[in-house]
Amino acid sequence: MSEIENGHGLQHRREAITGLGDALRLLIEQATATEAPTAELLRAAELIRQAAAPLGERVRGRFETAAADDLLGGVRLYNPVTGLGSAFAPPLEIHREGDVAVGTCSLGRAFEGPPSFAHGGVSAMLLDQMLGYAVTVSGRPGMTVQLDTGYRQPVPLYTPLRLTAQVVTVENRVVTATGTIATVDDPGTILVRATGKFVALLAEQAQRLFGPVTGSDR
Ligand SMILES: CCCCCCCC(=O)SCCNC(=O)CCNC(=O)[C@H](O)C(C)(C)COP(=O)(O)OP(=O)(O)OC[C@H]1O[C@@H](n2cnc3c(N)ncnc32)[C@H](O)[C@@H]1OP(=O)(O)O
Repeated sequence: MSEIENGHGLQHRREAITGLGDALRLLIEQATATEAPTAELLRAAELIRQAAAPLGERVRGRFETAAADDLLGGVRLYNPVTGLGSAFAPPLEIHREGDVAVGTCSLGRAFEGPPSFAHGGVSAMLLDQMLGYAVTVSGRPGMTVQLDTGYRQPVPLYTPLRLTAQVVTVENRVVTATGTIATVDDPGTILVRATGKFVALLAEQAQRLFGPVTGSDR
């Protein structure tokens, strides 16, 4: 039996993945914000290479999902926006409040675009995830085919953010959703707005794109 073929092992591995994700996010924040002496940078690079080596001894291929993930159950530990195991994710936490998806996160130095504010592409990424979540929980999951973002005011770093998203229209296979980014302290002042269109895949499209991942092509 593999390490995680029982419920306890799976839970333990997910906690370990989250712990590693926390450590990596701390590393990225410190490494981006640091003004430590150059010798410290060189020493850290060597230590990090040493830590990374054993992780690379067993890795999954492009079409293999992580053993600790549950694709159909929506568990994606390495999602680059919400994944607790992702070094890259803020991570964004999303929950439902009635028909509205509400997200919270705070962005560190690694997400900087204009000095002291978030990169515009990061805001678009957060909103794509928010809209995708709202579309999925509405019962009509699909892929983003269009995402329009309007930047009203810059998004501050190191500030608790409040994001929202909801489905506004459904036309055949196309679901349209809108979303916003504001701060937790001033939720009425919208910093960024987005409108996205999501298309539900036909069986043939799903098979073509994801057959190698789900194993339905075997
Ligand atoms: C909780 C999970 C959150 C996840 C959030 C993250 C979501 C993502 O980021 S997904 C990744 C980014 N998106 C992609 O990579 C998608 C790339 N696009 C594609 O692969 C294809 O466009 C695909 C398969 C989705 C649809 O195939 P395509 O041949 O374009 O469309 P088709 O099936 O002919 O048309 C379906 C409908 O969509 C419409 N449509 C297609 N593209 C667009 C578009 N850009 N704008 C508006 N409508 C469009 C068509 O007009 C048609 O409408 P109708 O049914 O009313 O006639």
